[in-house]
Amino acid sequence: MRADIRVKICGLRDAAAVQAAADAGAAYVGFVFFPKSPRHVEIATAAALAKEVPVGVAKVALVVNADNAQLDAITDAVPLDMLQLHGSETPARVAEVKARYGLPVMKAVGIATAADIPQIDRYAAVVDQLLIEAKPEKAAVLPGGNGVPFDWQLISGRRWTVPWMLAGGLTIENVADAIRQTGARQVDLSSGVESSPGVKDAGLIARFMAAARGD
Ligand SMILES: O=C(O)c1ccccc1N[C@@H]1O[C@H](COP(=O)(O)O)[C@@H](O)[C@H]1O
Repeated sequence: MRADIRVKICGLRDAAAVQAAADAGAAYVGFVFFPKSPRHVEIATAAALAKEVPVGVAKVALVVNADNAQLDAITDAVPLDMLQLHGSETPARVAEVKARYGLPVMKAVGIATAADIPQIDRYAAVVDQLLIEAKPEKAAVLPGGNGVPFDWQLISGRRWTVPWMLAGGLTIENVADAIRQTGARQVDLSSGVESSPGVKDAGLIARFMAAARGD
């Protein structure tokens, strides 16, 4: 049993999906602000959805290389608990965003080979949380949410100075193995609980939570 595992369900676009994630026991829900993604939500939609999120479930805004104007618009309208930076933001930009908005910041770091591992330490110095996820292919349209895992052995036994989440291609079938190999205490996923791109499935969310906890 892994009853204390914390799960983030990302890319929620409607009230039913928010309810399903909360009912299943998600610790975080994510709203994607990236128009190229099938999970993109308009700011007004996210603002309405955020009001449906029960107290105790953290609301996370995912952005990709957002400028201050986009972040101002999001943070003015949507009650948030965390910002997730999922582009090529530098450590300096991460620190700037953290200072400007006064919200905890989680930075996604893409991993494909051992050469990518030192990047994690660079960001650990400036973030509140790390999101360690699969590095997208060069031709990928999305910098995340591609449903592709990385070689978990690359981070097996490693620890960082801040809390971290594992992401990238997690599914009902592989999450227990991913947790066992990496020692992750938090996991994040998007496509693994969808019936089609951008459409969350309540049954898959519940089954994923059970698989993550080892019920
Ligand atoms: O979900 C998206 O559409 C998305 C778009 C742009 C950047 C990141 C995105 N999602 C994040 O990627 C990870 C992994 O997703 P998946 O489980 O492999 O589909 C996910 O946890 C989101 O935080």
